[in-house]
Amino acid sequence: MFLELSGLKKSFSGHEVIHDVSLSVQRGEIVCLLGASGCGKTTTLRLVGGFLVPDAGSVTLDGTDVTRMPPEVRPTSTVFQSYALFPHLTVAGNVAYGLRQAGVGRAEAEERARQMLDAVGLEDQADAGVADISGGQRQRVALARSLVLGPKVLLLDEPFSNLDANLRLRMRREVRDIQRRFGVTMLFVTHDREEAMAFGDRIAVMHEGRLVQVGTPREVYRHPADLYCARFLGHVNELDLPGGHALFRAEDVVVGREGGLAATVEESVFLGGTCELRLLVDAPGSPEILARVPGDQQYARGARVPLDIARTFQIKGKESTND
Ligand SMILES: Nc1ncnc2c1ncn2[C@@H]1O[C@H](COP(=O)(O)OP(=O)(O)OP(=O)(O)O)[C@@H](O)[C@H]1O
Repeated sequence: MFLELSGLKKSFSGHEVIHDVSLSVQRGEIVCLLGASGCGKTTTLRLVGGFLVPDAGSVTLDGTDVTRMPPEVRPTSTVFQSYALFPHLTVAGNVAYGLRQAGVGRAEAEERARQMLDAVGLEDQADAGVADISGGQRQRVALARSLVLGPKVLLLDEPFSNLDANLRLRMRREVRDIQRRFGVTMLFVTHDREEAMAFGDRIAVMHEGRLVQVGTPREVYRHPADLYCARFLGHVNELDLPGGHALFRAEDVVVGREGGLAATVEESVFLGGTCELRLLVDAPGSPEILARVPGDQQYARGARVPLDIARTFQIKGKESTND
């Protein structure tokens, strides 16, 4: 495997925060480390980038054990959440900086910096100060600065978290394009499930210092390893049906289709393309479920609706039906 994390452990002040993390990443693949705040994503990324040394385990990259190799000589490059650009340098100066540090001559460093700025669509901003460009442009400078070094693995720590929603979407697309063009392998940290699903070839779900599931976005969404993963990836409805206890997603509820169930609409939230309905099901205890229906399907509060459950999913140790 191109990048191999094997049995990584890390403690701070005697408290272990990374417990036996192993992960294999293929060349050219994007793997998203997804998990709640404090679960150990950044620490894992820092172990791969060489900013931390593990207490146990190893990191192997393209056949070389890099576990104890310092970050500046490791064939990885990190894009930090803060971008960490040099405010006193121009855009091109920021991109050329790492090359100069690596011993590349001034003229060649400038040339390569300009080519990379071209690749990320910033050729017109090469001579601007980094304080004079937008957040999205700064993000691209940070990427260009990392990519120009030709890393074998690019490590990204919540790189879009300082951008507004529209820009996040655009940057996601742009970074995926850049990734395809350069074929660079990426390990991407995020706590945003949609971002992980949109961006990752595979998602590694992390919980309290452990990897609980690694799979394609579809696998982790439709076949979660446990209830934690299921809930982290999206809403989970639970209902006791005649066949047993069923787990299903909001979009699995077909509102208005006869399926042996009925409910009362408690709340309807219009979200544009879709509408989220909070429903009280006619069953012992009046369980509440969430349904996601097309946005043009309108229901008043208190409306009575028939329901069908199109599909359910199973989790180890939990009984389910119909899947
Ligand atoms: N240098 C450090 N010294 C002591 N504890 C640390 C250090 N770095 C991280 N931790 C602790 O390790 C745990 C994991 O932190 P980490 O930053 O890896 O989580 P995270 O999943 O990246 O969270 P976030 O999304 O909030 O950045 C947390 O409990 C954190 O407080």
